Amino acid sequence: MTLRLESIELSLAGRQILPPTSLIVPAGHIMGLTAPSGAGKTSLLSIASLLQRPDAGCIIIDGIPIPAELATSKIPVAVRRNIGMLPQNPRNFADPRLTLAETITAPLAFRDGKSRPVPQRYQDQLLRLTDQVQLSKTLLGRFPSQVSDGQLQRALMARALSLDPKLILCDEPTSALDPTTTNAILSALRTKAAEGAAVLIASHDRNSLTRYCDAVLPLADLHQASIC
Ligand SMILES: Nc1ncnc2c1ncn2[C@@H]1O[C@H](COP(=O)(O)OP(=O)(O)OP(=O)(O)O)[C@@H](O)[C@H]1O
Repeated sequence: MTLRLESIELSLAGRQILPPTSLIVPAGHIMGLTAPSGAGKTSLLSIASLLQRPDAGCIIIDGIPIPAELATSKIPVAVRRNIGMLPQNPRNFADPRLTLAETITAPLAFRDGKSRPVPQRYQDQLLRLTDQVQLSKTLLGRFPSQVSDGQLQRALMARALSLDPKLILCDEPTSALDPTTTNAILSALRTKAAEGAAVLIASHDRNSLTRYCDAVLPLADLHQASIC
């Protein structure tokens, strides 16, 4: 699944955040995105994950164009389900009322038409996902307030991978992790790319990006870049 952003633009509160910006992440590749703090990495990932609408430009996912003006309700569910997003601030994103097991398996339950998470139905997937992100199974019954930032970050990574997405977007995925766990997470993403996913990682950790990514792209180089 290839991701293309074509001349996307974004302003917030009257200030231009992203001038026309273009990017391609081919299927089977893992790309790193770097920029100084406040330059717009999170904004770009939010747009690529269809959580935020750009002011202009086009997002093309697996050949399906999603122009800026397209109503959210018109975006095919199949496209949304193929996107896995790890947000920058796990504490803001995680539902404090759900255990880690419920958090990780919630997308599976909703896909299957359940109105609330039922982790007991997804034991095999839960074990596979926790292995992928090196999260101890003893933590699965705990709530977000009862685990560390790094443990919660890994639980949300497992959630992002739960539907086996073909486009994976990660915002600072290793910011709360030690070097060993960082390597495990980035290796898992590398494996996903090898299986055909397009992976985009925004991070300040340029060394890790250089080690694990096919290319590391400074955000400033993507402004005005033409990929057509
Ligand atoms: N809701 C908002 N209203 C106005 N400005 C905003 C809003 N959200 C973000 N911004 C501004 O948009 C710019 C880009 O923010 P963004 O979070 O995308 O940057 P970033 O590169 O991810 O930063 P960091 O590396 O610090 O996480 C920042 O200057 C920020 O102050």
